Amino acid sequence: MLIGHGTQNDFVVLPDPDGTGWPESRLDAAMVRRLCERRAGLGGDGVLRVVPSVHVPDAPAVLGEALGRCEWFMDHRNADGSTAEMCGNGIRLFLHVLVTEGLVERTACADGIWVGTRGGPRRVGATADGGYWVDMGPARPFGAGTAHLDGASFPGRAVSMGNPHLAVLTDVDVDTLDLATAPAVDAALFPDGVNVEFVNVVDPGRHVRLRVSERGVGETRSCGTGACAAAWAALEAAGAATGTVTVDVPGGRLGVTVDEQTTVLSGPAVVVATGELTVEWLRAT
Ligand SMILES: N[C@@H](CCC[C@H](N)C(=O)O)C(=O)O
Repeated sequence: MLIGHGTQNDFVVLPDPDGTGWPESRLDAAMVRRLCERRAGLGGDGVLRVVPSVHVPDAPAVLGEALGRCEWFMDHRNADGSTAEMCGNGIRLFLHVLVTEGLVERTACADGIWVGTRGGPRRVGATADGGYWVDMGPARPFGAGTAHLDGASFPGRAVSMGNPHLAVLTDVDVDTLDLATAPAVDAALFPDGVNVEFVNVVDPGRHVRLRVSERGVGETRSCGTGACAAAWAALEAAGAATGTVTVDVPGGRLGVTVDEQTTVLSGPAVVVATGELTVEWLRAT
């Protein structure tokens, strides 16, 4: 077991290289919630199981013909035990753990390796400065929505990065918002829930800062898919379809490059600790 983070979006990471350590019967929603609990558990915004795709029952359906090229699968769970299609910070940490655990050579990652996710295959690689990049695929806008928070309404753009986002560009200083409660949104537009980013533009089309309320978690210090959705919305607002946007989050800084085909997210990944769960904790309910 490891604890790690990407720009302070933190995860309990469970290496399961032969697919027998953490079967669904053991890693059910209740166990995920216990692991992510910050006082009686390890604490985290989610869990990442590092497992070969061949051991994941969902993998053939979500990867299709890409199953053969995705040796590893990022089995992501939110802190409330729900699954998500994609996690931009998590997948960088996922590759970092594959490297630090000796499961993949860092030198083999320069051009990226394919990793399976519930949102489909993603290519993720190492950068020369010790960080990681991931090809997130294109942002897919699907309408306009509104976030309601503390009696105020914030219009935004609904954007899919594999998972759903509402990217709200606002002149209200994001540091003044109370995100202790998730913003209310239109359930018809977001039937599976949504991650909501509140975004201040620092330099149009080039630099933003954001805070995020994540589906299945609450406010987090960073969201990689959210950074991509925010960058796309910031570029659109600046009248640009492509460009590179610096995204400052409470937990650090991410880079997002949008071109005609895709979106590339880059940023750090850190392993904080490795260890073992005690039998006493595992047996308790
Ligand atoms: N923090 C993640 C996104 C995790 C999933 C999200 N909460 C959802 O349910 O869609 C990221 O870095 O992208």
